[in-house]
Amino acid sequence: MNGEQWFKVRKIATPAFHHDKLKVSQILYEVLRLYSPAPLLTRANVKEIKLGEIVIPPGVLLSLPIMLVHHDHEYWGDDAKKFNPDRFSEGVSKASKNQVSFFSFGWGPRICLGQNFALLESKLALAMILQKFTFQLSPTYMHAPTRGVTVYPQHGANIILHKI
Ligand code: HEM
Repeated sequence: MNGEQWFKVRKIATPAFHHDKLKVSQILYEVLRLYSPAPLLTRANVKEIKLGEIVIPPGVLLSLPIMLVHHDHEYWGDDAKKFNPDRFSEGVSKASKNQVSFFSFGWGPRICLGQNFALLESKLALAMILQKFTFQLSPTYMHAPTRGVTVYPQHGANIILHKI
């Protein structure tokens, strides 16, 4: 890509880069909520903790089911299964009820180091595609999210690109 082409890409992509509350960010968060690439996290408990009535001794491996929490009506409301990017209009911390329940990138001191990079890269890729193409879902697409190491569409994500 030459300098002029980069200038064009940057001009289109720039607004998408700088604001957490932009629609494109909300869309990416909602996709990550519904189809979190990492469906669960594990943690090893180092010292005894009490969670409600349950006492967890040190050395226990805890499984934190991201996918289940992300689809839980108790945290996300009646439309928990629906694609609704607007729920992120006030940012991640206000998207769910009562407490932060979005953790596609993990949480705490070991939170994903590449989080900002991944979001930025997605926006840049999208901006570059939208410059040259419109696209639509192919009629051959079958909605079948499944999991290997990460969550992925079992039969691929078939889309039809139209050159602008
Ligand atoms: C959509 C894309 C991505 C998702 C959903 C994702 C998700 C995660 C999750 C769930 C963890 C574990 C966090 C925890 O234990 O609390 C993690 C860790 C990590 N991720 Fe990502 N990740 C993504 C992209 C990336 C990229 C692009 C990079 C690097 C360029 C990256 C680098 C890392 C590293 C280095 C860690 C380990 C951090 C640590 O243990 O201190 N990730 N990621």
